[in-house]
Amino acid sequence: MSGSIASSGCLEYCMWASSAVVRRQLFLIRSLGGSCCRTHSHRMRGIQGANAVASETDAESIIRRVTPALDPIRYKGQAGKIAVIGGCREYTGAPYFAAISALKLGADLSHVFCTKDAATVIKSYSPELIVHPVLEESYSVRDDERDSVSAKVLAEVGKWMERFDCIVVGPGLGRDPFLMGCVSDIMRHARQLSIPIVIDGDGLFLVTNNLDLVCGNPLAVLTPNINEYKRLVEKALDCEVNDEDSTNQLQLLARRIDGVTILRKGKSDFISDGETVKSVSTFGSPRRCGGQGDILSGSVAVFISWARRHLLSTKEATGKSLSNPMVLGCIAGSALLRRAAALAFQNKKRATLTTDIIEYLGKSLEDICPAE
Ligand SMILES: NC(=O)C1=CN([C@@H]2O[C@H](COP(=O)(O)OP(=O)(O)OC[C@H]3O[C@@H](n4cnc5c(N)ncnc54)[C@H](O)[C@@H]3O)[C@@H](O)[C@H]2O)[C@@H](O)CC1
Ligand SMILES: Nc1ncnc2c1ncn2[C@@H]1O[C@H](COP(=O)(O)OP(=O)(O)OP(=O)(O)O)[C@@H](O)[C@H]1O
Ligand SMILES: [Mg+2]
Repeated sequence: MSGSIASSGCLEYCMWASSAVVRRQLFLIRSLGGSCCRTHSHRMRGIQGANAVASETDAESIIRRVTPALDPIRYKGQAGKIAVIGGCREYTGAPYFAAISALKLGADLSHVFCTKDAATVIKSYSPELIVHPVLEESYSVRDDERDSVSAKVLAEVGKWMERFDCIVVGPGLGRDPFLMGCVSDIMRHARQLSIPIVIDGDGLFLVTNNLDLVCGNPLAVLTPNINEYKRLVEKALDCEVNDEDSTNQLQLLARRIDGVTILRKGKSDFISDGETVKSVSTFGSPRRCGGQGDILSGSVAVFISWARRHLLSTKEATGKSLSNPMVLGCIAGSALLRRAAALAFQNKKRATLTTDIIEYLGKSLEDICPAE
């Protein structure tokens, strides 16, 4: 399946740069070329439309637009319930960073679903997080109990799922094959329930090898870093990253994965849902300490929840990119992280760490959108 996605993706990319006659011939060849998860209309757009220019957006006005007022009539949960699926023996920082960032931004509840080894450690970082030690890695599961254990894992996570406004899959998840299987089931379940899903870190490793998990899901956001983006392009478009033509390639990648939103992290962050490409280039921090992507994934999850609620209440959703809550969430999350990173760096310089940046999330939001 993903093989056919990849080969037709590469064809599309070549077509963009070639003459009309060649474009037509390649289109005919590709039309005969078997299945992928895209519809005909998407294919047509893919051929004709890959001529994108990234536009810088007024991220602060988006943040102001979607951030809910602190209204006394609201009750717990209305400002967002987020879950992070991640945390294993090796990584306990990443899920913590993502989950605590969601709370520091203003979400009401933040859950972490992780392995047993990781749970006590993550709980000890913060009593604010609700930590579920439900994931299992291969080493702790006998061959004859794999099916029953994976059904149990899905049931444990599934009973909470409907409560969440957005889930983040991948920070510190690890790449254990049994765990990856369970997380695939969790992702399918979230999709059935139409719950938005932000995929980062090892979640991207999983998705890159199983594009069908997200293909055609407009509620999925992928947040690749430089390595993760390279693997995604190689797999889905069957070619190398082209930095000369990065905007078109990103748009094509989003179309190839059929409706997902991609936030490509780097010196500037670029965001595409296949319709348009937006950029966030405000200066952040020159420190590249690990964990900043985890802050981003937790922040994007909160802003997606807020943007969906805002668009629903104002009936602004029109399908255009700046009314796509996934795109709005990415722009807002990226801009806010960068602002917090800049403030932390002003203060801590070379000693700036991820925990310092998290401490500035609240001030960064307050500067843009005061609580009172
Ligand atoms: N404090 C923490 O607990 C942190 C944990 N993190 C977690 O660390 C995990 C890895 O994230 P990274 O951003 O380092 O991932 P990357 O894919 O950027 O890099 C991981 C390492 O694997 C190597 N690698 C590249 N391609 C590979 C492949 N195909 N197979 C295996 N290894 C490959 C890279 O060279 C690099 O050394 C994720 O779960 C992430 O969430 C990070 O978020 C940083 C902070
Ligand atoms: N060269 C850069 N200059 C400025 N900001 C950057 C640069 N690279 C990344 N960033 C910012 O840092 C954030 C995290 O990106 P990064 O590439 O470090 O993610 P990551 O590798 O997934 O992080 P993590 O260590 O959490 O896994 C991005 O949102 C981006 O805004
Ligand atoms: Mg990362």
